[in-house]
Amino acid sequence: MNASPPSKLVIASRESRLAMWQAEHVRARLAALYPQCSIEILGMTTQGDRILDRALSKVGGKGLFVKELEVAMTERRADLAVHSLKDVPMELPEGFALAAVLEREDPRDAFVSNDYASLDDLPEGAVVGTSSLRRQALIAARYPGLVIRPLRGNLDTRLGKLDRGEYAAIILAAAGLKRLGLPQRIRGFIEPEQSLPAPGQGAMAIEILDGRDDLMALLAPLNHAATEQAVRAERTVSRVFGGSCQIPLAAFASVDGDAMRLRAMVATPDGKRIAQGEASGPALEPEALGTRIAEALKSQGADAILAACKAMDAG
Ligand SMILES: NCc1[nH]cc(CCC(=O)O)c1CC(=O)O
Repeated sequence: MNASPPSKLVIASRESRLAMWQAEHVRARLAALYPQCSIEILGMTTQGDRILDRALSKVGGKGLFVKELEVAMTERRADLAVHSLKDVPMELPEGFALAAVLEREDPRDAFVSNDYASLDDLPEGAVVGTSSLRRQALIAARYPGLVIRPLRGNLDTRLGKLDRGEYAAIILAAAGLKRLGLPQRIRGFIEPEQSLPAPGQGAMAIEILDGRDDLMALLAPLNHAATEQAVRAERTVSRVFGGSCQIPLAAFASVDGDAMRLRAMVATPDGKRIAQGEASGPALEPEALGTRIAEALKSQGADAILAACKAMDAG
C-alpha cells in the first residue's frame, strides 16, 4: 500500500524546543509508518530566531522562519521541513510545496500570567506582552486601558520574561504550550468568540521541494483532511488581504462533516476599526469560502482599514 521509503530521510527544523518537538512528532509518525527507514532531524537557526530586538512585521515577516530550511532542502541536506503553519508565508517560494497538514492542536490563544486569572482581571494600565498585531488589535479593542508591549523570542524566552516581572500577562498560542508539556501555564483560554486565532494557528505543515513525488506519496498519510480544508480557507483570507503584508488579521475555520464555518476579521493595530464576518459553505471548496468572506469584509470597509494600516506603517 505505502510508497516504498528511501533508506534515509532528513527533517529540517528550527532549533527552538517547540520546533524540535514538532519535528520529533513527525519523525515518530514516519518511523511508525516506515520502520525500515532511518530518519534524522537537522536542527538549524533561522533569521527569525536571531532577530529578537525588532517586531517581525518590520523586518520581513514570516518567511524569516522558513528560508534556511528551504535552502537545506534545495541543497539536498534535508528532504522535508516541519513548520508551524502559522509561520509559513501564504505564497511559498517557487519550487516548494506543502506535502501535508497535520491534525490541528488547540487553535485558541491562551492567557498566561502569574498574578491574574484573565484579561478581565487585569487592572487599568497593566502591561500585556504580545508581538502579534492581531492580538494587539483585539486586546486594544476590548481593553483600551491595557498597555501592550512587544514580546519576541521562543516560548521559553517569552515565559522567562513574564516570570521576571516584565509583563503582568502575556498571550501565547495554546498549542505551543500544550505541545511543550506546559498546559499548567495556561490560566485561561481566549475563545474565538472574543478573539479569533491567526490563519493556521495550532496546525503543523510539512514542506518539500516541488516535484518530489516520491516524498509526496510517502507523506500523504500524515495529512489530516479536515485540518487541511480549514487552513486552506483561512489562508485564502490572508492571501486576499496581501499575504505577508503586515496587518492585524484573523481567520478561523471549523469543519463538521461536509460543512465548513469560516470566521475572519481585519483591524487597525489600535483596534479602533474592525471588519469581521462569518460564512458557511461546503468543506470541499475552502478557497471559495475564503474568497467569499474576504469580499464580505471588504464590503465592511476592510480596504480602508488596510490603507490605514499601510499609512501607519509608513509613518
Ligand atoms: N508566532 C510564533 C508561533 N508560531 C507558532 C506558534 C505556536 C504554535 C502554533 O500556533 O501552531 C507560535 C507561538 C505563539 O504564537 O505563541
